[in-house]
Amino acid sequence: MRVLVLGAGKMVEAILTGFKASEDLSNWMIFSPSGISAKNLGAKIGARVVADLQNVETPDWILVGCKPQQLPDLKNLLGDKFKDSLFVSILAAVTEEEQRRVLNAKYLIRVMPNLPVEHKEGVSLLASESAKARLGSFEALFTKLGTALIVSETELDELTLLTGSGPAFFYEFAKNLSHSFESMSEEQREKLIRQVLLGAAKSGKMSKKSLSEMTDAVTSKAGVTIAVLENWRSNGFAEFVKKGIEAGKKRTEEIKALLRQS
Ligand SMILES: NC(=O)C1=CN([C@@H]2O[C@H](COP(=O)(O)OP(=O)(O)OC[C@H]3O[C@@H](n4cnc5c(N)ncnc54)[C@H](OP(=O)(O)O)[C@@H]3O)[C@@H](O)[C@H]2O)C=CC1
Ligand SMILES: O=C(O)[C@@H]1CCC=N1
Repeated sequence: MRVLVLGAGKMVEAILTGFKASEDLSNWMIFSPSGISAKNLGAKIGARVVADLQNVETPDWILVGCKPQQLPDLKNLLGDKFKDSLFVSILAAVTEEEQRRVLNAKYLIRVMPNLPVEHKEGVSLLASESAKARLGSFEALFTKLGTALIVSETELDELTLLTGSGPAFFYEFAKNLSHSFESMSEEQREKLIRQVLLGAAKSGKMSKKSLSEMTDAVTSKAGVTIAVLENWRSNGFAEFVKKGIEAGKKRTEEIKALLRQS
């Protein structure tokens, strides 16, 4: 399989590292404008690095891994060279229609992965209208990196903040939790909370209980845990979380509008 990878940032690195164990990446070609990130990633996962897109032979499909704001620059680099190819784009916030318009691409699948794909514990949401017939094979490919699910584009767009951004919210919460204590060093507490995060994640995956039931199982009547939870709940924790998500949704709309003007 010949795949052209455009961009070699954090998310692309996680995907390619995840694929390394199961796929032959020797025919994958990586491009980045600086050339530096592509060179480093190519060396790490054993893929070829390309410096000039115009000399690249037509690939089976193209992975688009730049940021939404970088899409117009990417179009300038591509020209019309790959207009009949299948693009598989991990960009957040930009619709399939808009990406096809900017890239002048016939076929495009949107995939919303998350960073744990690196360890095959990711969640990848997939959506496409222009390449519906090929969605199944890409769902199977991304299933090798964890859970993969075909959804509507509206669902992919809204749930980006749940599954794509989700890991950051748990890290941020864990950091603040750890910072609320004084015993041991900050480093030692961070080590402990990482294990708590892993244990909670594992029980979350294995248990048949709902998340509320799992929370209840930790709390003893009139005990210490419920004292913390009641404080957070009465101080509007649920509303606080929702408000943050609303800010993310607003930013999604801003990015969409920015690209429409390009
Ligand atoms: N980070 C995450 O957890 C997730 C990110 N995403 C999506 O992944 C995409 C990349 O995000 P992330 O990896 O965090 O970002 P990074 O900033 O780490 O990576 C961006 C990459 O794009 C490259 N790039 C810049 N301009 C162009 C261009 N014109 N053509 C081709 N490549 C270009 C950069 O190259 P150079 O190194 O040379 O500067 C860099 O390698 C975004 O669209 C984001 O929405 C989706 C899900 C989760
Ligand atoms: O923050 C972002 O825009 C991307 C999308 C999901 C995770 N990171």
